[in-house]
Amino acid sequence: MAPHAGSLNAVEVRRLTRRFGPTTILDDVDLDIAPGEFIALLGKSGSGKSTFLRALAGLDYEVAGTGSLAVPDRLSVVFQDARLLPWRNVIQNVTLGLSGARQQAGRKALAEVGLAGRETAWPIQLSGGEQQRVALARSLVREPALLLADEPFGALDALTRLKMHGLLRELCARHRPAVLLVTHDVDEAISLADRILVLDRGRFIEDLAVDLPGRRRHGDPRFDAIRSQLLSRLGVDADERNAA
Ligand SMILES: Nc1ncnc2c1ncn2[C@@H]1O[C@H](COP(=O)(O)OP(=O)(O)OP(=O)(O)O)[C@@H](O)[C@H]1O
Repeated sequence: MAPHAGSLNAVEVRRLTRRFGPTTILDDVDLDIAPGEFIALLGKSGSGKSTFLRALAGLDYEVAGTGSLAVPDRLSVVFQDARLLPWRNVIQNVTLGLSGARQQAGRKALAEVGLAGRETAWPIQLSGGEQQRVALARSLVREPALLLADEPFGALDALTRLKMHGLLRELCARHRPAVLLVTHDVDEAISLADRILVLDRGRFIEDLAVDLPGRRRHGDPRFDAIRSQLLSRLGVDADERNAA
């Protein structure tokens, strides 16, 4: 597995393969992600989205040697659950492992996610959405060149999820990390991403640029056309698409 070697891309994946026993989950996959590019990864349940993200995150040693994978050293990962340390307060969670000089950056990151003043709260005192904000602050404070997010809003209610979309959009516009967002939610993908991939039977079967300036919403014919195309690629038939 080569470290990132000064390429123009933030991520370069070549011929990556992952098998679990006899089953091939990733089959000779290639992908480039440009700096600052926001990619959403869709796919049916079990299609291998998390497996792909884990490989990029360096959490899967078994993929080593199956291809090449170049990712930036500065990468952060956000999961569906915030994974905060319950015995550390909010600011300690955000700045864990950082030098004293970066403590101030932790406060700034907390302010950016709307949690100024909550530094000394304990994780248990926060709502799920607030905990996820802390997880985002913990990622941001490390100034990642690549943010990997695995269903980060999957456990949140619809309203909180919409607010988190706005927040993530703002943070990405300001910090410009490359992003790979794994999601089940087609609307979330279209709302946030520059490019949407669909993973199916080990391959990317769709690679769609989302060129929708301004606010992205249902009812805009271009939004609805992309949605319909993606749902079709995900195996949702026309009747179900109209009902969705
Ligand atoms: N450690 C493992 N050992 C064996 N099989 C695994 C392992 N990890 C994942 N798998 C299998 O690989 C397939 C892909 O799993 P993965 O979690 O990547 O899918 P996913 O697309 O993220 O699914 P979901 O959307 O349901 O989260 C699944 O069939 C899963 O059971």
